[in-house]
Amino acid sequence: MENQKSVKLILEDSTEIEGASFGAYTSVAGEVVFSTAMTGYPENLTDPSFAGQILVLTYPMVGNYGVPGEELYESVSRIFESDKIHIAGLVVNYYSEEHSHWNAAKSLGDWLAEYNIPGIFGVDTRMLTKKLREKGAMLGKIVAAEDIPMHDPNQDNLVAQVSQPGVQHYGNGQHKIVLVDCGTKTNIIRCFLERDVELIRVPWDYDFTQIDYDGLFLSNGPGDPKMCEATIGHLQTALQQDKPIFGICLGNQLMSLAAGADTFKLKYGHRSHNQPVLLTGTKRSFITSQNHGFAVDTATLPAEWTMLFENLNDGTCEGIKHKTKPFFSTQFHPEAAGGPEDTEYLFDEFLTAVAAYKQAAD
Ligand SMILES: NC(=O)CC[C@H](N)C(=O)O
Repeated sequence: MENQKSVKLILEDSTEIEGASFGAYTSVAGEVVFSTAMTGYPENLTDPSFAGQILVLTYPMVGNYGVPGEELYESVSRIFESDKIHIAGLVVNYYSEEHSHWNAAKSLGDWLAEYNIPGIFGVDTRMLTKKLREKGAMLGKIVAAEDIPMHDPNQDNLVAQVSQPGVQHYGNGQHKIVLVDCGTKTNIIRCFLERDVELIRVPWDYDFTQIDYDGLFLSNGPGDPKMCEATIGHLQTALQQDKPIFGICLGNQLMSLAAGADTFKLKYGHRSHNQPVLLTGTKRSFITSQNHGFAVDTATLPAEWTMLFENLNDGTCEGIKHKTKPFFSTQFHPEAAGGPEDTEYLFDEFLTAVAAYKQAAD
């Protein structure tokens, strides 16, 4: 790590922070967001929901457990959340090129370089996070040799960029579930494959209403949910029927928009593994894994819908459900990866609803 080239992190409020380069020595612009998760960079960096974002990690030492080699589970990755790094850039305090872990195959810097993603270290990421909490998420850029203009990724249809083309089939269980891939995390696929499911993965704009499925699943994904007009349109058709629907994160926002509610951009988002949520109507709370910058405006939920979970930090909507039909979704990540797995039971609740629907339809 000697003779590191210096690079700058520049924010839209003119903050300039000098640091050292790791990963690719290249310039990149995006939205600067922070995560307070203490572990899980292999999962975070490959989560397609981070597309277009420069990720700041508050945990002070990053890289010390390296990056695992690839391994398959059925036909998907057992380790990573997609097949590439999706963040635009990485900002850390202390970067450890040296690493030690039983399944480490390479350093974090080498892995970033493979995907041409720049990293900057030597940054006081806690000070930076305080600034982002005060002023809100900001545009920013990591500048190496060449200066580049700022770019707002939320103006792009990022879902169209990360959704995989073509229809893919996984598993041969008894419940036929359509997974609308808006940038799905692999652990959602793993969670389904551990259960009795045949999964049909379709692109974000695919007309899934033509498929004779038993249940519909809406994935997580990057950017502003209002960009996904095609998905929202197909979903409105699905909401006219009674087949169970489950959504996660972007999926929760799309379900809300299709139902007629509104979404808005949070000041600085929720990105961590310790977000407390309350199951509405109970005193049960769960610690959840989260990664989102937008949220559903609870006040705009139509009369047939109700809030399913509420964030105990800021009171925002963490999920919705239909009052009579088997439709529900969460803003947090029941599949975790990384983070606590306490809410994975929601996959079972969805499949129980699917089984009940099929029995009633027989
Ligand atoms: N993880 C996600 O699905 C994120 C959803 C959306 N892009 C947001 O930031 O709110």
